[in-house]
Amino acid sequence: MSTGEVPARDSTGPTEKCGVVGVSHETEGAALPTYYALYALQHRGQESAGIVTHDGFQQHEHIGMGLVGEAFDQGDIDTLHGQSGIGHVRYPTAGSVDESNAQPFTVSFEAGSLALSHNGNLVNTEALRSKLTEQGHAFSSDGDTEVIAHDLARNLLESDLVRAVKRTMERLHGSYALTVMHDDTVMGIRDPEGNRPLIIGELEDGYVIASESAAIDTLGGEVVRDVRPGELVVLDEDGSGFDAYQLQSPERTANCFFEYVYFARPDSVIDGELVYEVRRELGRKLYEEAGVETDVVMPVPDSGRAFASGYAEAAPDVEFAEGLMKNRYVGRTFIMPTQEARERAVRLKLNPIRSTVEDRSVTLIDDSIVRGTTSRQLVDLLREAGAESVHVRIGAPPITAPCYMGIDMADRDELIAAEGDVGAVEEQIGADSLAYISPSAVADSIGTARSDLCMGCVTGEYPYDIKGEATDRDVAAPVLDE
Ligand SMILES: O=P(O)(O)OC[C@H]1O[C@H](OP(=O)(O)OP(=O)(O)O)[C@H](O)[C@@H]1O
Ligand SMILES: NC(=O)CC[C@H](N)C(=O)O
Ligand SMILES: [Mg+2]
Repeated sequence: MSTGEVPARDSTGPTEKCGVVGVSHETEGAALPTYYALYALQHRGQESAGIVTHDGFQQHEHIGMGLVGEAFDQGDIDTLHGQSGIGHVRYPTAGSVDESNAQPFTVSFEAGSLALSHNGNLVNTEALRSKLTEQGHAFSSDGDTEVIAHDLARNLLESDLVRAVKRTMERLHGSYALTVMHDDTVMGIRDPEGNRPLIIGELEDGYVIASESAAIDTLGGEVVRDVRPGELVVLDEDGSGFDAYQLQSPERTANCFFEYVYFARPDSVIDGELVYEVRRELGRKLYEEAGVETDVVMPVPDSGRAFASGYAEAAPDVEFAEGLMKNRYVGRTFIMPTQEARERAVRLKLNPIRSTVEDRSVTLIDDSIVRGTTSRQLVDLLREAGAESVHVRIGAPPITAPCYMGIDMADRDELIAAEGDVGAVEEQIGADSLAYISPSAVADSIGTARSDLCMGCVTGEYPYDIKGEATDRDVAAPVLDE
């Protein structure tokens, strides 16, 4: 793909978030804390899980397909020696859904060994790949992450760590939150737009860098701070501290609003905002903007819960009921790799409690409608369970455009609201009424100016020209000068 084209999409897979982790421990092996941190980030990727550690002499790696609990057993953890480590849970945003793109990626080269975990999506992957191929690099995957790993390895041959990372960051266009391990040095790198979350935590005898603060909580650690947009954070090998380098300083950020709406855990804090409270505020605003007279308000579990509690709090004299039960053994449906899997999972996942809906008007609250997989089936289910009427209220604006920044919602033709016609969506899902929250209410609930959020999937305007050229933002265009 040349930089002139829209990034090729893996048509079978939604592109998704991933979860990244890095640990430097003073006294114990890094493998177990990394494993537990990945467990806390399972909701960010269900396709594969991997850990690479370094014992001061060599790398040790274990990567498997499926959930964290499926990919690892105690024997696997026991082979992962060393007090430095990084980990990854994956949803594919670029490249196939198989072992070849499972992470962390590892590269061995004259300047040592490198392992890299990536959350995000580049928009100039192929331009970078062809440059590196001309320079003699060979790739084992069709994804974007391996290209980042090779570019960094190349720069490490010619520069010290900080300069090598700076050089690579100047060549990357798109979204990336990375944990990287060069020999036994663990670091975190956040793209200059701060598109994906990345946060630092202090452990009893070490430090951790992870996609979300919930992973730090799980390790019993204390949140230190977010990795700043454009920043490199290098953990001390002995786990005693870290150094930070501001390598790029754009004037504005492009924090992904959908992290606050859907992807992140409600108990995570992103750039100082507790996701749970943002969602409750979105629910309150949703009532203010689009409240409807009804007998009972109910969430679509899991991610709709906080929205519904905020909505019900703002709505006078309405009953709040957990009228839909979620099968606890079914994961996230939206981020499954095929539409057939998603449809089946929604049927398996959610079941109405008849007594809460029979002969009653129901308001169903969800965080988002993307393909309509969930809401299409739920409206029918509620009617079959005897609901007199079903009103749907959504805590995100209509998703009308794909995402190229690491959360490709779907190719445009799969997006149920692509034409932006709410009435048409209302008819397709069979609701008595459908309303979404406004983009300005989203920015107000997150507490960030709209110009500092990426809402590309709502507006079709992205922080980068998706051809990989710099837009009016002051982030330097990729330096592909060889
Ligand atoms: O319109 P769609 O294409 O169905 O996508 C939107 C739905 O998918 C997500 O739920 P998911 O089941 O992924 O996860 P959850 O359990 O966190 O709600 C999201 O919370 C919506 O319910
Ligand atoms: N969802 C992500 O952030 C995935 C990272 C990377 N683009 C991949 O496809 O593996
Ligand atoms: Mg959901």
